[in-house]
This record gives sequence, C-alpha cells and structure tokens, in this order.
Amino acid sequence: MQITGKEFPSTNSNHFHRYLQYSVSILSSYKGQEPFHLFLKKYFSANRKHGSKDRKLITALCYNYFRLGFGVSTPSSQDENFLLAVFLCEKSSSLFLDFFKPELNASISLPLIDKLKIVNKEFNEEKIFPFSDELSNEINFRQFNLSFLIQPKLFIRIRPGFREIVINKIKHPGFSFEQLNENCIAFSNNEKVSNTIEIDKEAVVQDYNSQITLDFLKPIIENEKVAISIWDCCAGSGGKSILAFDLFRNINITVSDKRKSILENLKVRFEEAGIKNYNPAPADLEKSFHEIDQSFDIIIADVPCSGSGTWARTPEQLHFFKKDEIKKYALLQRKIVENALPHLKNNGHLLYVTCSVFKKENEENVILFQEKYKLNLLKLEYLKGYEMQADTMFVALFIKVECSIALEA
Ligand SMILES: C[S@@+](CC[C@H](N)C(=O)[O-])C[C@H]1O[C@@H](n2cnc3c(N)ncnc32)[C@H](O)[C@@H]1O
Repeated sequence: MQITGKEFPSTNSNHFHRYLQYSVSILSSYKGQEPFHLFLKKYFSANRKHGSKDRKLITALCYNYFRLGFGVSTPSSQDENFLLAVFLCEKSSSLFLDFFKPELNASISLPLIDKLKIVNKEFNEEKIFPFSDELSNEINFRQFNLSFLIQPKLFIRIRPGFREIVINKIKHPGFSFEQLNENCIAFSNNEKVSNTIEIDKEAVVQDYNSQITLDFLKPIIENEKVAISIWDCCAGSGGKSILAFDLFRNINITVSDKRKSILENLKVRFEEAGIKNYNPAPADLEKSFHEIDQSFDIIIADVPCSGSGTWARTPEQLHFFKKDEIKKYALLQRKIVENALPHLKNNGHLLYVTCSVFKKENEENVILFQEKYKLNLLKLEYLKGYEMQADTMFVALFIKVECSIALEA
C-alpha cells in the first residue's frame, strides 16, 4: 500500500491530522498480544466509521511505523516518527507527507541509501533490529536491517500441470509480476492473486525460500526405486507436505502437528490440492506420545521458532518480541527432535527447518543434535531472503548413523 495521498477523501488539513491521531491511538492500545493484522481487523470491525480508504491508509501508516524498529536515534514525538516512516518506507510522492514535511516529500523517490543520509541524525539503520548479539554470523547485519524498511513480496508456487493456466490468468488482468524460476512467481504484496487463481489447486501461496527447503532431499528420494516414507512432524497447514507431493512421486507421507485445528486446515488444503493418500495424526512432540507407531525413512521437522527470518512481514515483532523467548524456542526444538528421532530408521534422514536467523535455534542446535543424538550433519544452509524481499530460512540435513534412542514399546 503506497501512501500517495491521492486516496484521501479530501486534502483538508483536518483529515491529515486525524489519520495521524487514529494511528497513534491504535498503536498505544496494541501491546503485541496477537499478530497486528488480527488486532487491526478487530479494531476496524468495532469502528465502522473507517471506510476502506481510511483502513488502507491507517494500516500502511502503522506498518511503516513498526518498520523503523529501534532505529530512531533522537527522542521525538510519535507523529514525527510516523512521518519519518512514511519517508523511509514509501517510494512515491505523498500528499500526506507533503502537508507535514514538504522538504522530505521532495526526496521521497530517492534510493533508500540516499534517503538514509538525509535523516542520519534522526535515524540509525544499524539499530533497527534489536537482537544483534543473537544473530547468526552468516547473516549480513546491514542488509538484514535495511530489509525491514521494505515490504516483502508475495510469492506463489505453481503446481505441476498448471503452469500455462496460471500464467495466462495472471497475464490477462494486467497483474504486475516477476517469474523467478519455472514455478515461482513474485507479486507486490497488494496483488489480490487469490481472486484470480485457484489457491492450493493451481498454485500455493508460499515464500520463495520455503519453496526450496526440500531441495536437499532431491538426491535422496529421486533415484529411489521403492516408496520412501516421510513424516512431516510439525506439518502445520501442510505447506511442506504439499511441496513434497509436488516434487516426489514415490513417497508415503504421514503428517502430524500439536494443534488439531491446524490439521483440519491441512485436510481442507489437501482436498483442494487433490491429495488423498496420507496419514494425519495429532501429536505433541514436546511430550512422549503414542499416536505414531512407525519408523520413517525421512523426518521433516519444520519446527516452531521465533520466526525472526520473517519479521519484515510482521515488523511489530521488532517491538514486542522478548529476547528470552529465543532460548525457550531452542529448547522446544530440541525436545521435538529428541522425541521424533526414535521414529527415524537407521540411515534415515532428518531435515531440520526454521525461519529463524538466531544462532541458538540454528547452528547451536545443530551442534547439540550431533553431540547428543548421534546425528551426522550432511549439509546446512541459510536461505537468505533479506536480499530479495523474501523470508530467511535455515535448513540442515542429517543422517542417523546408529539407533541411539530406542523406540518406545
Ligand atoms: C513452522 S510451523 C510449520 C509450518 C508447516 N510445516 C508449513 O510448511 O506450512 C510449526 C508448526 O509446529 C507446530 N508445533 C508447535 N509445537 C509443537 C509440538 N510440541 N509438537 C508438534 N508440533 C508442534 C505448530 O502448531 C506449527 O504448526
């Protein structure tokens, strides 16, 4: 959403002031208790006075504000910070900014690097992300910080057999899109692709890097003559499992998750996707569990995590995430892997995935898995989304060399 100001019902100065007041008041009542988009949805349904243009503008003002993270150097009023955020995060001339700060609006279309020089007394981009001491050394700190000032793209993955149909559909209504590889299309985040494409049947909405998380499994599965058994043990609504079905024909898949409700979503998505042959089972891997009594060739552990590699999509997390949660996630991830491992065959593979940039959840867990669980690390990689308006993910592939944890009877 661009705040050009053309969308304002009038250019009356009262209007501009009111938008700022609404946004300040919304942010003062938001304490990070739920994702900001859900909070806004509730606010707008309780405040019917805001029409659709108001809603878009207030939403954009608030998200831009969150994008500043901890970068504001000098104490200034919240109004000033909202205007600074419009200047840094928007790309084209804004009547709104022009009203309050015409001198900044005159430079709004400059490259980000030049805009940062203009406001270098008020804003330090190296302070946007507040957890630098927890960040993996693999992540380029400056680029990662700058990525928060730019809204990530929306990505879809075209499903097998639907390429022509999807490309024709998105060409016709004049969507602006970029084809990144055979199956991956990027849109600006405002494009309403779900009105045009049959989501989950023809294409899935899936981040660019999420689309390549299973590439490490290709050499293991592709040349196998017999069917490979896979357990997607934190399956959520099934993004990785649908990807596995689309990539590999010779697999049997079991999906589980702690939340029964998300498995219901998975079932709906699988139905849309035409996937019938799978075993669903709720299983909380933090505890010992009895719902799964089989051993698998491959376990995909796309574990719950801080999500810090996706915070450019949810920049409110920069303000509300608590550092001590990183350790809690790292411990939960260990527990999940520990409880899943007895169900991995000897010489079977564990694919460990997070969307975190924190070393505790990634490299440090990888070290622990090797030492404590006798897994051999084959490969690891950060899939760096901050360079391309996508999510950043971490993937590590292990092989189980000996049965160190016995399967419960
Ligand atoms: C990163 S999400 C999975 C995303 C999913 N694989 C996808 O690609 O769409 C992590 C999932 O782990 C699940 N989870 C959290 N705690 C768990 C636990 N103790 N046992 C099993 N699953 C858990 C969450 O419900 C969530 O759906």
